[in-house]
Formats: sequence, structure tokens, C-alpha cells
Amino acid sequence: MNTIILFGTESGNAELVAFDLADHLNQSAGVAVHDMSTFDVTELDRTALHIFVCSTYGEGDLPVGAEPFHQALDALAPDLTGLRYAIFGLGDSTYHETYSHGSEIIDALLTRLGAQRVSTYGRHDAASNSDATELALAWADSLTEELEAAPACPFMSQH
Ligand SMILES: Cc1cc2nc3c(=O)[nH]c(=O)nc-3n(C[C@H](O)[C@H](O)[C@H](O)COP(=O)(O)O)c2cc1C
Repeated sequence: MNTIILFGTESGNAELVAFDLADHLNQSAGVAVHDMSTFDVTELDRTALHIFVCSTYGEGDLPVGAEPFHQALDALAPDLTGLRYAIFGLGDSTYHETYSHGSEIIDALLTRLGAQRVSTYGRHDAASNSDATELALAWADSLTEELEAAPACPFMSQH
């Protein structure tokens, strides 16, 4: 299955993680990386797994790089039934009230449009001493294992 990694960033961390994830996953299947600020939402593809890597800015807002994607998808509101995605949010838990909310805005919209989130919700907390790429790669390994154990059902792949 092809993988499309979409990053939404303001200061570059999510972009770095997205490209590190692509290097890590780029084995048998194809992996493409796109900036959410320039991605055409009509190119969301039910035959591919989408991985969203998105940070949080302002007061729990989307980073500027994710805003065009969110606006376009919200306006077009396509039926995304059958589209599978995973999400890795970047945030900082010192923002107690709004920790990782940016990625959650994307998650909520995708779910509302019928897409199905797979695996656990990945998160990196900038207030921790953990490395975002290390965490993301470990998260991607468990995502891959889960998908191999439970591939998409035939009903979904027909859409
Ligand atoms: C001005 C500013 C506001 C932020 N607001 C939040 C926030 O509300 N919630 C949160 O979880 N993280 C917040 N963060 C932390 C960022 O999400 C975190 O540093 C992240 O790694 C940035 O990723 P990026 O470089 O891809 O944009 C904020 C950071 C800055 C500099």
C-alpha cells in the first residue's frame, strides 16, 4: 500500500519528522511527502495510507502550514469513507489547556468526513526530553505492525 505523509508546520519540526518518517518507511511500498500548505485535497486517495504530522500554534490552533488544507477540506467536505489515516501530533504540554490541539483539529475533521483513524494517536511533547523523530519512528513501527496484522477489509479497498 502506498503511503502519503502530510505535514503541517509553523517552525519546521513537523516537516523534519515527516521526512525522517518517509526515509524510515520507504522500503517496499512508495512513500510521498507533501506540505499541507500546498496539497490539493482532491488528491486524498482511498487506496493509500495517509500519515498526518501536525503541530499546534497560537492557543491550540493549527500551524499556518495546515490552515489551507483544513479550510479547503472543510469547504469541499468530501465523503472520506474508506480513507485510512494515522496521525502524529507535535505540541508542548506546558500549554496545559491546548496540548496538541492543532493535530486534533485535523483529526476531528477527517473523522467527521468519514475517514478512519488507524493505530494509536502519536504525540511528541516538546516539554519532554524526548526526540521527536525517535518517538515518531517507534510509533511508525507499531503502526506498520498493526496494519500488517489487520490489513484493510475488502469492502474498504473497493472505494
Ligand atoms: C508561539 C507558540 C505557540 C504554541 N502553542 C502551543 C499550544 O497551544 N499547544 C501545544 O501543544 N503546543 C504549542 N506550541 C508548541 C509547538 O507545537 C511545538 O514547539 C512544536 O514542536 C512546533 O512544531 P513545528 O515546528 O512543526 O510548528 C506553541 C509553540 C509556539 C512557539
